Amino acid sequence: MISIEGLSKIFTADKQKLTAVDNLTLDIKDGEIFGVIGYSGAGKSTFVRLLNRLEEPTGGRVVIDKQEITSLNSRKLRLARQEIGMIFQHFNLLWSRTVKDNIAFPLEIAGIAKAEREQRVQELIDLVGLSGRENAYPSQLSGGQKQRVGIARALANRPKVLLCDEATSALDPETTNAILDLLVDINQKLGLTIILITHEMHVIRKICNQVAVMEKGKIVEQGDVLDVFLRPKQPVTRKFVQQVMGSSEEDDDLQLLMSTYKQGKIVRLHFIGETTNQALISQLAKKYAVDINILQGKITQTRAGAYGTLFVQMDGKAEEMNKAIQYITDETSVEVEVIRDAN
Ligand SMILES: Nc1ncnc2c1ncn2[C@@H]1O[C@H](COP(=O)(O)OP(=O)(O)OP(=O)(O)O)[C@@H](O)[C@H]1O
Repeated sequence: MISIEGLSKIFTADKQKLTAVDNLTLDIKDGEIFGVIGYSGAGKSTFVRLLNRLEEPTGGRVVIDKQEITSLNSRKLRLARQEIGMIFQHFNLLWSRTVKDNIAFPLEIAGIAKAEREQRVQELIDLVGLSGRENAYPSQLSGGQKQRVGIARALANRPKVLLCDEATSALDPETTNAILDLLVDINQKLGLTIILITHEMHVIRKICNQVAVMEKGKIVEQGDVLDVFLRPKQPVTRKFVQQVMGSSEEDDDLQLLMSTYKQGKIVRLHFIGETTNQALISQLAKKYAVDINILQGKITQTRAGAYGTLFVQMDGKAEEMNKAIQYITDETSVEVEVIRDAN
């Protein structure tokens, strides 16, 4: 759906040149929710604004749905932008217009007749969950409601792509989750491709299929969200994974676990994309004559399933414990490692 080749942006300020986006090449598939994460100044906002030429590239090519955005003249670019919706951190609503008139605005610009416009606005209001607030002004809305207006307005002309520039950064955690759920809902209902930039790894974890990590204008790491959680290669990526998983002080912890729990086996269970065996521990205890004591762990949910580690103490007859471990190996995708066996 989106193909980016050698995209660059160099700003010149006070005779100094600053490369905000540095020769970036990337492909994004149709229907994907693609996350771009990076710290402040990494070049994320500039990157996303280059895609619809809110910022003019210094070099490179952007092709969206077979149309080369970077070579369009201004009239054709205006038309192409109708196919590329965008939402912003600070919503960018028109304060003198009601909810419904904000949503109608891009339809007016596209020259849609009044009756059709009104029908479309109502559909969008229902889609984003704003029924009953049609005639409110932005100043009368909560942050979450304002972003719902932003989303409805961005979807008005039925775009194929939605760009989200830190769309939840101004919202509290609960509202953030509600807006992220809405984005997933829209992605599924409309098959829309979403590119989302953020500095928060939990946003990536919750809704993205793919993630790219940006640092100093470059993409330093990219892949399936679960793979990046599992094998973060760059220091910056490890820091982002730690935002969700906590820092790993595992070596110290292991010594403490082993000296505290002296009986049976201590087993590390590594969940990677597990979706079907959430009740693993209770299943093991029912099937085999083993006692399982949960010692420590952290498991988080990504869109591709659960990810994380759980340490358990397993006790019972050696034969039963071995059968239980064999079961995990053969029947589930959980990786199992016996890190201490007292028997
Ligand atoms: N219009 C501009 N003129 C000059 N420099 C700019 C301009 N816009 C951005 N920059 C610089 O480009 C670099 C990347 O900025 P950008 O806003 O894209 O980063 P970001 O990753 O989105 O960070 P943030 O989340 O803080 O906005 C920064 O060093 C910034 O100061």
